[in-house]
Amino acid sequence: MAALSFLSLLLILLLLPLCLLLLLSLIVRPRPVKIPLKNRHVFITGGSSGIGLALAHRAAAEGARVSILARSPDKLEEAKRAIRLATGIDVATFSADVRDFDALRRAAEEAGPVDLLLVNQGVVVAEELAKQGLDEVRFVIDVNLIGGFNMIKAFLPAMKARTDRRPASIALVSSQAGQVGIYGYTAYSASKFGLRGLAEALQQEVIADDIHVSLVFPPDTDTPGLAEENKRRPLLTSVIAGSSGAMKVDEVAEKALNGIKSGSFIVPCNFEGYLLAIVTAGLSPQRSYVMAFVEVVSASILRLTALFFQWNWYSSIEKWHAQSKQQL
Ligand SMILES: NC(=O)C1=CN([C@@H]2O[C@H](COP(=O)(O)OP(=O)(O)OC[C@H]3O[C@@H](n4cnc5c(N)ncnc54)[C@H](OP(=O)(O)O)[C@@H]3O)[C@@H](O)[C@H]2O)C=CC1
Ligand SMILES: CCCCCCCCCCCCCCCC(=O)[C@@H](N)CO
Repeated sequence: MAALSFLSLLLILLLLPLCLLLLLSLIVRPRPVKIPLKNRHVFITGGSSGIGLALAHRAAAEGARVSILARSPDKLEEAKRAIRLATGIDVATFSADVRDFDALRRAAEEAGPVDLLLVNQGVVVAEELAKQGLDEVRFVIDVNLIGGFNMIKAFLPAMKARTDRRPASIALVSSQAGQVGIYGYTAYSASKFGLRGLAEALQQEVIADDIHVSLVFPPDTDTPGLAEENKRRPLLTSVIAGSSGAMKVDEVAEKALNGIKSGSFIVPCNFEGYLLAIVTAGLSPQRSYVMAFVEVVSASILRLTALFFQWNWYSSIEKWHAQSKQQL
């Protein structure tokens, strides 16, 4: 009798997760998709430096036709030369500011239809809002968020009308600071959270055109942009951002492109990124029933983990304030 009930308990314990997996495999939306890159047109903003440049290298090496856009013509030329040296492939360059919609429209016309639009440009000025000027807040939001709108508005019409009817993609490079607000990042986090709202809504609008949206969430990444940021970044910003391991730019580019090719809506880049993706899943679309299963099963334990992180961060903030009072 005892053996029988033990067996039936075991069966139920096995059956329940299997039923959940089966259910999730039936309901996850949008449906899974693959985005091929070979011989397709990949257009990367901020492609002359850091993550964008690494993405351009990798896309070219995978046999895509690559275009890069940024402001400085010199940096664009330098990037073009470096990619030619490494891969033998010539990328097309476009010098424009993402805040200038007319310039983007001209670039879109010249570039022709794009299969993967990678909105990667970004700026950050890390500082407490009380100290920061509104001009800097506007600058960060204009480049990171409105720049994203401008790019999509300029390139979407030709993407929708493309003759290559294979699945296409719009990928936005956010940041882990676009999943959780961080000290010193009021403007930056707002701009990157904003991209998520844009992406969730846009995915519903372009699914019928077989266009698939991805959001990439890197942690601190070793780039010229981060070196510049570090000159002024508040200590607390660095301490809290240090909760997630720093990454090399090539690793981020690899994770990002793999996530985009597999059609993932949320693309984490490291282990902490997976935890963040699960704990902030909310009402985001999810194509993978396996990830959906992990989200459903681990929701409460990860929420508890998140509360411990906040506890730790607020302890650092309190300690920092206590120390700076002592020094007065
Ligand atoms: N490095 C990091 O720690 C992390 C970065 N990210 C995000 O990844 C993206 C890339 O960052 P990273 O590689 O560090 O940045 P970099 O500063 O190294 O490069 C930024 C690129 O964007 C271009 N750019 C900047 N402003 C504009 C503009 N107004 N119009 C057009 N192009 C512009 C730059 O060229 P130019 O100046 O010539 O215009 C350059 O090509 C950003 O969105 C950033 O927020 C996310 C998480 C972590
Ligand atoms: C469930 C528990 C989750 C645990 C993980 C929490 C880790 C959060 C760390 C956030 C790091 C943000 C770095 C942003 C860097 C950036 O965007 C700038 N450097 C841009 O230049």
